[in-house]
Amino acid sequence: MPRIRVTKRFDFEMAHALLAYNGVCKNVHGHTYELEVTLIGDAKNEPGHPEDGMVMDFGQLKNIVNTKIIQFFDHALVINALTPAPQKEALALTTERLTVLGFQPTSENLVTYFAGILQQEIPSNVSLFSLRLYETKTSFAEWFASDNQ
Ligand SMILES: Nc1nc2c(c(=O)[nH]1)N=C([C@H](O)[C@H](O)COP(=O)(O)OP(=O)(O)OP(=O)(O)O)CN2
Repeated sequence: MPRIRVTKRFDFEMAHALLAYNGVCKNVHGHTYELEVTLIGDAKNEPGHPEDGMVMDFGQLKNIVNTKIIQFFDHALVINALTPAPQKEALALTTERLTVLGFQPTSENLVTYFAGILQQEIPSNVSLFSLRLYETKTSFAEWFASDNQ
């Protein structure tokens, strides 16, 4: 049975600020993030089964990623928990979707965080192979299961 990788791409709008960064990215600014989720597994070989020929139904993968990641991060402002309290409070006054994370919201840290979430949610008959998170058209971070065992 051949091992097959399947990938689904998502996008979401998110603002962030890099605390103490030496450049313009210390300011609150937004990106259209693109997240590519790649699974690996065996395609089901059960003629007549609704998922015959599939590693995982793309619709099922979409549902997991949308409910566990996208709905929380789309149109959110994400900041580092170490942001000084007065600044956090000011942002909270004007931002309904303010997400405070215990790390600097770089592409590297976000893709690692998303991998941790998805590893808990992907059914055991398939595996999370990799994630690629584009922050801009020219910048992305990747997470591979094989690099993190
Ligand atoms: N290793 C990382 N470096 C930077 C990150 C990051 O997450 N990881 N993030 C930023 C900023 O958020 C910035 O918005 C993105 O950086 P950059 O690719 O330099 O953005 P540009 O708009 O300048 O991209 P160009 O395509 O080069 O115009 C900074 N660094």
